[in-house]
Amino acid sequence: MRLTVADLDCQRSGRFVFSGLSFELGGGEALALTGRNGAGKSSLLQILAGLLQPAAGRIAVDGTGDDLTLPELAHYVGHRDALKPALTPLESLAFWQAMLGEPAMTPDEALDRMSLDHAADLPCAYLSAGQRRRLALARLLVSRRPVWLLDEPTSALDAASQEVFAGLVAAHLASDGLVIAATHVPLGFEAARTLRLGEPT
Ligand SMILES: Nc1ncnc2c1ncn2[C@@H]1O[C@H](COP(=O)(O)OP(=O)(O)OP(=O)(O)O)[C@@H](O)[C@H]1O
Repeated sequence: MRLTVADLDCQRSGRFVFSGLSFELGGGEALALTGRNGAGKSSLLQILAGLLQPAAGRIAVDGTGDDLTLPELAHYVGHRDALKPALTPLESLAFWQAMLGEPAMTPDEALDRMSLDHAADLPCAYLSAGQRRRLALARLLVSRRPVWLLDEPTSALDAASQEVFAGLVAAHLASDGLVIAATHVPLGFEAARTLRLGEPT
């Protein structure tokens, strides 16, 4: 699998955030997106996830053996955790699995993996910031998607959870997955490349 991004321009409110952005990434590789606040890391992830239209440029995925688009091949975990306060973690993961398809772990297994089994039936409104983030990341485990687009994935995670997360990423890369993660801090896994936004590429 190969992701090619060529000459991508991003405009927000009529202002160029970045232009002429190009990179390639293969299966089994991770790309860390860095750069100052407002450089466009979240905007790039949203473009790749199909949530934001680029002003120009080309995004292509080859070698997947089907006609799925990048948004259909990707998990997107943004800044916000996208949890409904009244649903429980178990209900949330069951919803995501039904919506995203390609079932992998069961919701119970994913909660266990993220050490959230004790909170499985608690409304999400009661979860701590780190627990919410762990639940958002558990979404990666319930549906099999080869591309992970992650916006500051380790924010609010304690040291033990960061280690668990690094293990998940390592396993995903080992199975030929691809990870693009925006971050201001070391991610705890080896990124093949770093793309620093806000500077000439
Ligand atoms: N919905 C929006 N409408 C208009 N402009 C926006 C919108 N969202 C973001 N922007 C602008 O786009 C630019 C890039 O923002 P973005 O969130 O992509 O940066 P970032 O690199 O992720 O920043 P941070 O490190 O603070 O998370 C900023 O100038 C921001 O103000």
